[in-house]
Amino acid sequence: MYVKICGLRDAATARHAVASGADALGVVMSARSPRNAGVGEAAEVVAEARHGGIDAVLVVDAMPAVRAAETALRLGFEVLQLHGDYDAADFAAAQRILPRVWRAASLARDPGLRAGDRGEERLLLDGAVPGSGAGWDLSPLAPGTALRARIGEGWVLAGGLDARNVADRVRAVMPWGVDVSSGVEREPGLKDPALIERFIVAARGAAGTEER
Ligand SMILES: O=C(O)c1ccccc1NCC(=O)[C@H](O)[C@H](O)COP(=O)(O)O
Repeated sequence: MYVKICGLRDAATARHAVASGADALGVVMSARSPRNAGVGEAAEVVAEARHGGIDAVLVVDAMPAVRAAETALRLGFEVLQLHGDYDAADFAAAQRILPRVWRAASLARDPGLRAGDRGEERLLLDGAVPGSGAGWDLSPLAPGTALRARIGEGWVLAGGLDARNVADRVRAVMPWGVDVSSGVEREPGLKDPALIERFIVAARGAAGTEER
Protein backbone atom coordinates (compact mmCIF):
# COMPACT_ATOMS: atom_id res chain seq x y z
CA MET A 1 0.00 0.00 0.00
CA TYR A 2 1.52 3.25 -1.23
CA VAL A 3 0.82 6.13 1.18
CA LYS A 4 1.06 9.79 0.21
CA ILE A 5 0.85 12.52 2.84
CA CYS A 6 -0.19 15.73 1.11
CA GLY A 7 -0.07 19.43 1.90
CA LEU A 8 3.29 19.56 3.68
CA ARG A 9 5.15 22.82 4.10
CA ASP A 10 8.00 22.36 6.56
CA ALA A 11 11.05 20.17 7.05
CA ALA A 12 10.20 18.85 10.53
CA THR A 13 6.77 17.53 9.55
CA ALA A 14 8.12 16.15 6.30
CA ARG A 15 10.92 14.35 8.20
CA HIS A 16 8.34 12.91 10.58
CA ALA A 17 6.21 11.63 7.69
CA VAL A 18 9.26 9.96 6.14
CA ALA A 19 10.21 8.37 9.48
CA SER A 20 6.61 7.17 9.91
CA GLY A 21 6.82 5.28 6.62
CA ALA A 22 5.25 7.55 4.00
CA ASP A 23 5.97 6.68 0.35
CA ALA A 24 5.36 10.18 -0.96
CA LEU A 25 5.15 13.76 0.31
CA GLY A 26 2.83 16.19 -1.46
CA VAL A 27 3.31 19.94 -1.70
CA VAL A 28 0.35 22.05 -2.84
CA MET A 29 0.89 25.22 -4.88
CA SER A 30 -2.57 26.74 -5.21
CA ALA A 31 -3.61 30.22 -4.13
CA ARG A 32 -7.00 28.90 -2.97
CA SER A 33 -5.49 26.30 -0.63
CA PRO A 34 -4.82 26.73 3.11
CA ARG A 35 -1.73 24.59 2.33
CA ASN A 36 -0.37 26.80 -0.42
CA ALA A 37 3.43 26.46 -0.24
CA GLY A 38 6.09 28.92 -1.30
CA VAL A 39 9.23 27.93 -3.14
CA GLY A 40 11.34 27.81 0.04
CA GLU A 41 8.81 25.61 1.84
CA ALA A 42 8.58 23.30 -1.17
CA ALA A 43 12.37 22.99 -1.27
CA GLU A 44 12.44 21.93 2.41
CA VAL A 45 9.92 19.16 1.79
CA VAL A 46 11.67 17.96 -1.37
CA ALA A 47 14.97 17.75 0.51
CA GLU A 48 13.39 15.55 3.21
CA ALA A 49 11.73 13.29 0.64
CA ARG A 50 15.00 12.91 -1.23
CA HIS A 51 16.87 12.15 2.00
CA GLY A 52 14.28 9.46 2.78
CA GLY A 53 14.40 8.05 -0.75
CA ILE A 54 10.67 8.61 -1.37
CA ASP A 55 8.65 10.54 -3.97
CA ALA A 56 8.06 14.27 -3.76
CA VAL A 57 4.85 15.28 -5.55
CA LEU A 58 4.01 18.81 -6.66
CA VAL A 59 0.21 19.33 -6.61
CA VAL A 60 -1.40 22.11 -8.67
CA ASP A 61 -4.92 22.95 -9.84
CA ALA A 62 -4.65 26.26 -11.66
CA MET A 63 -1.02 26.72 -12.66
CA PRO A 64 -0.53 26.20 -16.42
CA ALA A 65 0.76 22.65 -17.03
CA VAL A 66 4.07 23.62 -18.62
CA ARG A 67 4.86 26.12 -15.88
CA ALA A 68 3.93 23.51 -13.26
CA ALA A 69 6.23 20.91 -14.85
CA GLU A 70 9.08 23.41 -15.11
CA THR A 71 8.56 24.38 -11.45
CA ALA A 72 8.51 20.73 -10.39
CA LEU A 73 11.69 19.98 -12.32
CA ARG A 74 13.50 23.05 -11.00
CA LEU A 75 12.60 22.27 -7.37
CA GLY A 76 13.50 18.58 -7.63
CA PHE A 77 10.03 16.94 -7.52
CA GLU A 78 9.77 13.46 -9.05
CA VAL A 79 6.03 13.69 -9.75
CA LEU A 80 3.58 16.37 -10.88
CA GLN A 81 -0.08 15.92 -9.84
CA LEU A 82 -2.56 17.86 -11.99
CA HIS A 83 -6.05 18.50 -10.56
CA GLY A 84 -8.96 19.70 -12.63
CA ASP A 85 -9.29 21.03 -16.14
CA TYR A 86 -6.06 19.87 -17.76
CA ASP A 87 -6.56 18.19 -21.15
CA ALA A 88 -4.49 15.52 -22.93
CA ALA A 89 -2.34 18.18 -24.62
CA ASP A 90 -1.51 19.68 -21.20
CA PHE A 91 -0.48 16.26 -19.92
CA ALA A 92 1.68 15.59 -23.00
CA ALA A 93 3.37 18.99 -22.70
CA ALA A 94 4.04 18.49 -18.98
CA GLN A 95 5.40 14.97 -19.56
CA ARG A 96 7.93 16.25 -22.08
CA ILE A 97 9.43 18.22 -19.17
CA LEU A 98 8.77 15.83 -16.26
CA PRO A 99 7.86 12.24 -17.28
CA ARG A 100 5.95 11.29 -14.13
CA VAL A 101 2.59 13.09 -14.21
CA TRP A 102 -0.48 12.01 -12.21
CA ARG A 103 -4.07 12.92 -12.91
CA ALA A 104 -6.32 13.77 -9.95
CA ALA A 105 -10.01 13.63 -10.81
CA SER A 106 -13.42 13.16 -9.24
CA LEU A 107 -16.05 10.68 -10.40
CA ALA A 108 -18.69 13.16 -9.17
CA ARG A 109 -17.41 15.75 -11.63
CA ASP A 110 -16.37 13.35 -14.41
CA PRO A 111 -18.41 10.12 -14.18
CA GLY A 112 -17.04 8.81 -17.49
CA LEU A 113 -13.37 9.04 -16.61
CA ARG A 114 -11.03 6.21 -17.52
CA ALA A 115 -7.57 5.40 -16.17
CA GLY A 116 -4.91 6.40 -18.68
CA ASP A 117 -7.13 8.78 -20.67
CA ARG A 118 -4.59 11.58 -20.32
CA GLY A 119 -1.53 9.35 -20.56
CA GLU A 120 -0.97 9.78 -16.84
CA GLU A 121 1.31 7.55 -14.77
CA ARG A 122 -1.33 7.26 -12.04
CA LEU A 123 -4.96 8.21 -11.57
CA LEU A 124 -5.86 9.68 -8.17
CA LEU A 125 -9.58 9.44 -7.45
CA ASP A 126 -10.54 12.32 -5.17
CA GLY A 127 -13.68 13.90 -3.76
CA ALA A 128 -15.41 16.71 -5.64
CA VAL A 129 -13.41 19.42 -3.81
CA PRO A 130 -9.70 18.60 -3.40
CA GLY A 131 -8.29 19.14 0.05
CA SER A 132 -11.74 19.62 1.61
CA GLY A 133 -11.66 16.53 3.83
CA ALA A 134 -15.04 15.48 2.44
CA GLY A 135 -15.57 11.78 1.84
CA TRP A 136 -17.47 10.33 -1.12
CA ASP A 137 -19.44 7.21 -2.03
CA LEU A 138 -17.01 4.41 -2.87
CA SER A 139 -19.58 1.69 -3.52
CA PRO A 140 -19.54 1.98 -7.35
CA LEU A 141 -15.80 1.23 -7.22
CA ALA A 142 -16.02 -2.09 -5.41
CA PRO A 143 -14.00 -4.89 -7.03
CA GLY A 144 -16.07 -6.65 -9.70
CA THR A 145 -18.19 -3.63 -10.68
CA ALA A 146 -18.24 -2.24 -14.25
CA LEU A 147 -16.70 1.01 -13.06
CA ARG A 148 -13.88 -0.86 -11.42
CA ALA A 149 -13.13 -2.72 -14.64
CA ARG A 150 -12.82 0.66 -16.38
CA ILE A 151 -10.63 2.20 -13.67
CA GLY A 152 -8.33 -0.78 -13.24
CA GLU A 153 -6.06 -1.44 -10.27
CA GLY A 154 -3.20 1.05 -10.15
CA TRP A 155 -5.09 4.04 -8.76
CA VAL A 156 -4.80 6.13 -5.61
CA LEU A 157 -7.76 6.77 -3.28
CA ALA A 158 -8.15 10.28 -1.79
CA GLY A 159 -10.81 12.47 -0.25
CA GLY A 160 -11.97 12.48 3.35
CA LEU A 161 -9.63 9.76 4.58
CA ASP A 162 -8.34 9.73 8.16
CA ALA A 163 -6.81 7.30 10.64
CA ARG A 164 -10.26 6.09 11.77
CA ASN A 165 -11.83 5.40 8.38
CA VAL A 166 -8.91 4.49 6.11
CA ALA A 167 -8.86 0.79 7.03
CA ASP A 168 -12.54 0.26 6.16
CA ARG A 169 -12.21 2.23 2.94
CA VAL A 170 -9.09 0.37 1.86
CA ARG A 171 -10.77 -2.98 2.50
CA ALA A 172 -13.87 -1.86 0.57
CA VAL A 173 -12.13 -0.90 -2.68
CA MET A 174 -8.52 -2.14 -2.39
CA PRO A 175 -6.76 0.79 -4.06
CA TRP A 176 -3.08 0.66 -5.02
CA GLY A 177 -2.43 3.66 -2.78
CA VAL A 178 -4.01 6.26 -0.51
CA ASP A 179 -3.56 10.00 -0.15
CA VAL A 180 -4.53 12.23 2.78
CA SER A 181 -4.36 15.85 3.76
CA SER A 182 -7.19 17.20 6.01
CA GLY A 183 -7.45 13.94 7.93
CA VAL A 184 -3.95 14.34 9.38
CA GLU A 185 -4.40 17.99 10.38
CA ARG A 186 -5.32 19.81 13.61
CA GLU A 187 -6.77 22.65 11.57
CA PRO A 188 -6.68 23.44 7.84
CA GLY A 189 -3.04 23.68 6.84
CA LEU A 190 -1.58 22.53 10.17
CA LYS A 191 -0.41 18.90 10.17
CA ASP A 192 -0.51 16.74 13.32
CA PRO A 193 2.49 14.37 13.54
CA ALA A 194 0.63 11.80 15.67
CA LEU A 195 -2.23 11.65 13.15
CA ILE A 196 0.25 11.13 10.29
CA GLU A 197 1.75 8.16 12.10
CA ARG A 198 -1.64 6.67 12.96
CA PHE A 199 -2.87 7.10 9.40
CA ILE A 200 0.09 5.25 7.91
CA VAL A 201 -0.19 2.38 10.38
CA ALA A 202 -3.94 2.05 9.75
CA ALA A 203 -3.62 2.14 5.96
CA ARG A 204 -0.83 -0.43 5.86
CA GLY A 205 -2.53 -2.65 8.42
CA ALA A 206 -5.74 -2.77 6.37
CA ALA A 207 -3.88 -3.65 3.22
CA GLY A 208 -1.85 -6.32 5.00
CA THR A 209 1.41 -4.53 4.19
CA GLU A 210 2.67 -3.21 7.52
CA GLU A 211 6.23 -3.19 6.16
CA ARG A 212 7.08 -0.90 3.32
O1 LIG B 1 -5.09 20.21 -0.38
C1 LIG B 1 -5.48 21.22 -0.97
O2 LIG B 1 -5.80 22.25 -0.36
C2 LIG B 1 -5.57 21.23 -2.46
C3 LIG B 1 -5.89 22.41 -3.11
C4 LIG B 1 -5.95 22.45 -4.49
C5 LIG B 1 -5.70 21.30 -5.23
C6 LIG B 1 -5.39 20.12 -4.58
C7 LIG B 1 -5.33 20.07 -3.21
N1 LIG B 1 -5.03 18.88 -2.55
C8 LIG B 1 -4.78 17.69 -3.27
C9 LIG B 1 -4.60 16.41 -2.58
O3 LIG B 1 -3.92 15.53 -3.10
C10 LIG B 1 -5.34 16.10 -1.30
O4 LIG B 1 -4.53 15.32 -0.50
C11 LIG B 1 -6.60 15.34 -1.65
O5 LIG B 1 -7.46 16.23 -2.32
C12 LIG B 1 -7.31 14.80 -0.40
O6 LIG B 1 -7.63 15.84 0.46
P1 LIG B 1 -8.36 15.57 1.87
O7 LIG B 1 -9.77 15.21 1.58
O8 LIG B 1 -8.21 16.85 2.58
O9 LIG B 1 -7.61 14.45 2.54
